[in-house]
Amino acid sequence: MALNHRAAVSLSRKEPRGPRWRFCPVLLGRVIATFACSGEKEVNLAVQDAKAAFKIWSQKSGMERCRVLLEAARIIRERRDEIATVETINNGKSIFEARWDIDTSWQCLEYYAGLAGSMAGEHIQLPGGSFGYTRREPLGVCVGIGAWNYPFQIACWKSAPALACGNAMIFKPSPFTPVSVLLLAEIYTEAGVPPGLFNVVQGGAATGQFLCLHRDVAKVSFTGSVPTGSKIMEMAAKGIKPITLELGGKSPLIIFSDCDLENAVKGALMANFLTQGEVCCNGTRVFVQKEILEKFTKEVVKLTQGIKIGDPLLEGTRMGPLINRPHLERVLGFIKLAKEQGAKVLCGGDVYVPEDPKLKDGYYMRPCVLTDCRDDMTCVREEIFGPVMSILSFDTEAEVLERANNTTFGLAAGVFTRDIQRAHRVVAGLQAGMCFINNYNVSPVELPFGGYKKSGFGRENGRVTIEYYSQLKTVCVEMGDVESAF
Ligand SMILES: NC(=O)C1=CN([C@@H]2O[C@H](COP(=O)(O)OP(=O)(O)OC[C@H]3O[C@@H](n4cnc5c(N)ncnc54)[C@H](O)[C@@H]3O)[C@@H](O)[C@H]2O)C=CC1
Repeated sequence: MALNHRAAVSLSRKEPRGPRWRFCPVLLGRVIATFACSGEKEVNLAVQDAKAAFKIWSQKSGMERCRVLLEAARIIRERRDEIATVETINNGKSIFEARWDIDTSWQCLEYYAGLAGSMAGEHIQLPGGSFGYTRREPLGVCVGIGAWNYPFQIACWKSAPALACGNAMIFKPSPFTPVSVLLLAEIYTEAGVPPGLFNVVQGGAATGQFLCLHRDVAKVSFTGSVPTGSKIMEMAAKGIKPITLELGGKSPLIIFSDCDLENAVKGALMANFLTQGEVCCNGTRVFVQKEILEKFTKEVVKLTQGIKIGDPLLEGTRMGPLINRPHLERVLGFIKLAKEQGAKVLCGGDVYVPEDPKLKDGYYMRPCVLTDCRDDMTCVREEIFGPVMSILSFDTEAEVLERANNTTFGLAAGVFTRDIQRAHRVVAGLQAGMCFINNYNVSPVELPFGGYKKSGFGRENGRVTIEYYSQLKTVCVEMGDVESAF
């Protein structure tokens, strides 16, 4: 694998012909790595190893697990720049942003390391000196299935709580970004997890299905699209397995006229253009109160036009190429349709050809701001998963709340206002799992993250996620004689 190329990684997309099809991340036509796809046999082996490792790991105390996770976090911190470089080549996002991803990754490991030692049940006094107690126990072999937009971070956000609770995890990255998670496996091993406790299998839908349907898999945590999430749910239903679903979104960002305009403009860019707009919780429906629509739009366009696109490994770059050509064409298709439906392109929305001849075949586009949007337009209703912001105007709080909630998704939402009462009133009314007041797309690992409605269920990060990777055993202890009915 050559890691020193300076451009995007994508995949030569061949349909799998059997469990041994090979997939190759391609760097502007040059293959940087090939992986054999894991079939049923490899999945069985991974589960077998994970079960053996689980026996050892689950017997360790929380403090022992804490020490291993802290060591893994330390190694990630130490190798931050190297991992970020691999992630940039893996996904195409700028190195500047990839470093943020690596930071929220080791922070996640540190956070759950901190919780591992304090996981405990409770003691409940019963009549006559009898009592009960609860034990918080791991589930067993968990499966993580990831999307391609945050490959390393997703693997950490799933494995850290899983391992902290005493589980094993088999992780399957997206076949578009198979590389960086291997570094995580290497790091966990170096930090001292038993062999097989965190294992990576490579492949697409077929491999994912083998994992989900495996009888010895206790839980599946999935990040990806709604249609795949629905299939995962069906498969999990067959085995009565608990699942966590982190799915797509079409989130609203509401800008009231009393906001701090400079922050609101910065917030709108953060809400739309990180990772080339390929972010599930992006606030792509930007509702702006009429009084400031013109001023806000002018500032947004100015900043958007200033975003430096190009070689994602260069320090100054803030936007790299999209994940692959079919996705680029899909995003451009949304913009074409938006124009046909009456939206106006204020900037971008077209293919960008960098000056550097090495990058000329990259999947670059200019970030796009659309105005004159209506709620019924496709660009306002469907997840585009690209750098496309749709601006809509509104008059009143009641009106915007109703329009913001008029979607089948419910992942995130944001509000910019200086009115503290309005801010809390509006977020209380928003049907979204992750709400931001006066900021957008920050991800402190202490806060639970996850969706309402079709954006999924279960949570990642925060204390609550312990409940999604453990189960409660109740023990009832009789201190007297059995009072029998017979
Ligand atoms: N809520 C969240 O935290 C996030 C959600 N997403 C969502 O993910 C989507 C984009 O990611 P994609 O990788 O294109 O999604 P996808 O649903 O196509 O694939 C996601 C993963 O599922 C696997 N997969 C596909 N079919 C499967 C099947 N039948 N059984 C088991 N596994 C299967 C894929 O190989 C990949 O690893 C967007 O809709 C985005 O909103 C992305 C990142 C974060």
